[in-house]
Amino acid sequence: MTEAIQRKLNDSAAARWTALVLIALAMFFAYMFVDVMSPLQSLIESERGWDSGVFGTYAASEYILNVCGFLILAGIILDKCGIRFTGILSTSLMVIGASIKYIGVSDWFQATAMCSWLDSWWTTLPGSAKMASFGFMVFGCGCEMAGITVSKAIAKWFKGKEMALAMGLEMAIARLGVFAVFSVSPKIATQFDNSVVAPIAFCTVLLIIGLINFIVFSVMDAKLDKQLGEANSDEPTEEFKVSDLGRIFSSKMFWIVALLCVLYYSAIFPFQRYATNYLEVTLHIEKEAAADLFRWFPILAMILTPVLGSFLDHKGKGATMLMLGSLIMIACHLSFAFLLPIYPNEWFALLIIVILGVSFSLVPAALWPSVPKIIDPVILGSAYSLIFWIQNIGLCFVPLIIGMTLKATGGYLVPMLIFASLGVLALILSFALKAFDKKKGFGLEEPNIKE
Ligand SMILES: C[C@H](NC(=O)[C@@H](N)CCCCN)C(=O)O
Repeated sequence: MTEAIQRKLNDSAAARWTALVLIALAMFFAYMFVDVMSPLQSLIESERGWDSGVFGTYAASEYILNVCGFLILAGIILDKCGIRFTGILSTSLMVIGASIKYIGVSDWFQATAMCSWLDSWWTTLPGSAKMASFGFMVFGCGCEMAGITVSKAIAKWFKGKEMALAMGLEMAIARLGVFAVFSVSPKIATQFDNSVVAPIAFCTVLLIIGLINFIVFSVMDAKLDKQLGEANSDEPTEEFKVSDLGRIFSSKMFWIVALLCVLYYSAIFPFQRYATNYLEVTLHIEKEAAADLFRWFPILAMILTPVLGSFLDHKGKGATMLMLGSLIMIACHLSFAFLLPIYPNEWFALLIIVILGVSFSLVPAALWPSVPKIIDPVILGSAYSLIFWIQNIGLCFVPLIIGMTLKATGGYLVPMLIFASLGVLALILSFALKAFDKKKGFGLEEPNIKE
């Protein structure tokens, strides 16, 4: 009888997996929107006059407000106002940002006085690009804010349950979003008379569905909170205070995880941006063939991340997975630097890409579920936001450094060595993490589910 009264919504597997599907779909749509223009670079150049420099400025705009401090604010909002408020706010920001971007590239906007005014200053950046970049900045705030909210929501709903599997599945669904948008965006553009506006409109509608998903999830979460209150749960009742941020910054473990995160992801996402061109020039193939080769990278990560998440739930070994993932990444980037130019074979390239995909499953699958083990739940949102913030600094600047190096050296050897060096530093940090965990007993090597 007592057991029946205390059974909470997240004790039901159907309810907690439904909650996961709702929020993971919102992130799937978000990741689709992030890359909706990536396969349309040549089209936007001919339609709106964006050269590669303009395209680069537009791409960086996603991270600018976050790096300037929005992400820190986002974490404070999350810990102070909760998952439901922050989730709805962030998905709304994504819809608003996407709508601004849609207006910026639309045919209607090009003929307005506002567009002419935007065209009249910083003339290398067309008015359409200024408006689209502004929209992408707002969207970027919502997207990263939603990312930290989803991590905190999963930690809450899956605590003591399949938490790493759930985080792994959420990331897998996001990776599928990247694959999906690379597949559908050029097709939609072609269907609608070679228009860049149609794919953006399509993905904006998907973001509205994502917002609705979050509202439905919020209804479920409110019910769970009511039960947690009634069941006298072990959830913290203590209020979050801004001064708690000091607790995060003074945690050695936090710094190791955050630095490992920025170093590792800076050798992955920026590499992803240059990979097609690298394969083109190294293998002497067309860009379609190069993109076809590289698209297996997120797909393999998509398949393996939840499998490794489940392994982590049942067997543990999180710190070891981080070490292995960093080691594999170093080997792959060194192979891209030295071996592939000597043996320029498509199958060999595919093998390295697939192995790098294994690394891109091991590290995310182990990294994000480790955070709730080292940080108090009251400040978990802020901790995720500060990790994302430090990561965003790397994601914003590393592509610029790689671009400058490419221009200066005229080849990919030094850029690949930079990526490999980031991996070496990540590996050193993963050793430090394992040693520190052994000393302090955070349980990073322990399974989440005690069988
Ligand atoms: C969960 C993790 N997401 C991130 O690290 C985001 N901060 C970066 C998203 C990049 C796309 N704008 C991941 O995807 O592994």
